[in-house]
Amino acid sequence: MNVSVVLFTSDLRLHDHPALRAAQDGSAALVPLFVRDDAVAEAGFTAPNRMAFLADCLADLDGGLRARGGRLVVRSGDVVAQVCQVVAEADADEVHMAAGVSGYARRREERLRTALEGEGCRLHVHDTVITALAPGAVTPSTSDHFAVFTPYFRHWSQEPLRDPVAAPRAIRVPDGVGSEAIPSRTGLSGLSEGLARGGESEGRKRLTAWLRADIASYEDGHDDLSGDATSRLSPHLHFGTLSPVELVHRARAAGGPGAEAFVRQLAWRDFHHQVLAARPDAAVADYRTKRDRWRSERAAHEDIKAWKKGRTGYPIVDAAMRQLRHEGWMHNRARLLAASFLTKTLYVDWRIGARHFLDLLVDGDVANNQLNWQWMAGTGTDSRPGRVLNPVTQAKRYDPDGEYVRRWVPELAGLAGGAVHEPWKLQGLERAAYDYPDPVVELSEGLARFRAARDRD
Ligand SMILES: Cc1cc2nc3c(=O)[nH]c(=O)nc-3n(C[C@H](O)[C@H](O)[C@H](O)COP(=O)(O)OP(=O)(O)OC[C@H]3O[C@@H](n4cnc5c(N)ncnc54)[C@H](O)[C@@H]3O)c2cc1C
Repeated sequence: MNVSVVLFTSDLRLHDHPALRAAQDGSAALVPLFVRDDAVAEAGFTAPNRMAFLADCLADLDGGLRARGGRLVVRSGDVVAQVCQVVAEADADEVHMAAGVSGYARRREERLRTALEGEGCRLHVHDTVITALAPGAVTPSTSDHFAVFTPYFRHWSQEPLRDPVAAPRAIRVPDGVGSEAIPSRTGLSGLSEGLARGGESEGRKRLTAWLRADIASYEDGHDDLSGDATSRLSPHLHFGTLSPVELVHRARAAGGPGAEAFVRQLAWRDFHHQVLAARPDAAVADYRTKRDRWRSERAAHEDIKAWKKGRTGYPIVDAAMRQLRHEGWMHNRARLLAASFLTKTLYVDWRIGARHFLDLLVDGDVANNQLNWQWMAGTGTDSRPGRVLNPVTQAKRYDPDGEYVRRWVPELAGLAGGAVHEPWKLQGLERAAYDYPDPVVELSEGLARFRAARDRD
C-alpha cells in the first residue's frame, strides 16, 4: 500500500476535501502537511489579522486530525524543499493538493511536479477544492474565460456540481515525520480588536446558524449597512475551512430567494477566480482599461492618509475604513463605497487601496480583492467603468437612519437620523461642537477631475 502526502494550502478543512479523500483512498498512511511558505512572507502576504486566523485554522485542523488518530505536520521554509523532505522521511509515493488560481500557485505546482518527478513521486492536483466550479469549466466560445459576470453566471448555474465528499473517519500518519509546533495567535501584534475566530469547527457552526436563521433575509438585507445581515463566511472561504461546493449544495437545499441571492454571490467568487486563473497578471496590472494617469502618490499623499485613517470628512467612507481597521473585515457595500471614493473621487491608483485592504482584511484574497478593486476602479470587468458611487446618496440609501455611521464614527453620535451623513451642513457653534474634519474634496470637484482624466485617457 502507498503512503501519501496531502499538502494543505487554502483548504484547511476535513469535510468535503477531494484531495484528502483521494490521498486516503488506496494509501496505508498519509501525512497531512502545511508549509509556512517563505515566499508568501517575502511577498508581504502575512498580514497579522490573517496570520491569527490561520493559526486558529491550523490548531483546529490539528485537533480534527488528532480526533481521527492523526495529526498535522507543520514545516517552514521553501514549500518545494519541505514537501520533498517530508516525502523522503515518509517514503511517500504520492502528493495531493488543491489546484490554485494565482500565478504563484501555478508556479508552485509546476516546481513541485518537476521536483517530485525527480524523487519518483507523483503530484496530483485536484479541482473544485478552492472554487465550486474549476476555472475554465465554463468558457465563452471566443475566449478562455468570461469577462462579464451575467453570461458567466448563466453558464455556471447550469453546470452540475460534484457531490460533497465525507470527512475521513480515521487517519494514520506514518512514524518518523516530525513537526514544528502548531502556530498560535500568542505573540502576534497589530491585530484588529474585533477579529473573528478561525477554524473549520467555527466555520461550520457559523454556516449552520446562517442557513438555519439568516439566509432567508439575505436578498432584502444584504445591502443594509447597519443590519449587518451578510454571512461573514468570507474568511472561511478564503482559508478553505468551508468548501464552496458544500456551501452551494446546502444553500440550494435551503431554497428561497435569500438562498438564490447568496449562491449568486458565491458565483461572483468563482467568477473572479476564473479571471485571475486566465490572467494572473491582473493581480497587479490593469485587466482591461489601461489607466496610467492616476494622481501621483506624492500629490495625493494627504488624501490617501485621510482615507486610510477614516478622516476624509465623508462619514460613510470613514465608517467603512474604521470598520476595516477595527474588525479586519468590511461590509461589501462599504468596500464598494470606499473603493469608489479612493479611485474615482480622489483619483488614486486602485493598487494603493488594494494593498491597504490586503494589509488588514482577514479575508484578504488576491482574486477577490484585486479584481473587485479593478471592477470599482473601472479598469476591470465592470461593463460600466465610468460608474461613480456618490457617498451621500449611497449613505442615504443603505444607511438611512445613520446607524452604521454612528457605530463607527462615535464623534458624530450626537447627530440624529440621516443628518449624520452631511455634517458639513451644520452651522457655526453647532458645527464646532463636532471634532470631525471637513471633506477632503468637494464631490463635484472630484467628479470633474475623474471625468477630465478619463476623457484624456
Ligand atoms: C474593493 C473590494 C475588495 C474586496 N476584497 C475582498 C477580499 O479580499 N476577499 C473576499 O473574500 N472578498 C472581497 N470582496 C468581496 C466582498 O466584499 C466580500 O466577499 C464580502 O463582503 C464578504 O462578506 P460576507 O462573507 O458576509 O459575504 P456574503 O454577502 O455573505 O457573500 C457570501 C460569499 O460570497 C462571496 N462574495 C460575495 N460578494 C462577492 C464579490 N463581490 N466578489 C467575490 N466574492 C464575493 C464571498 O466569498 C462571500 O463570503 C471585495 C469587494 C470589494 C468591493
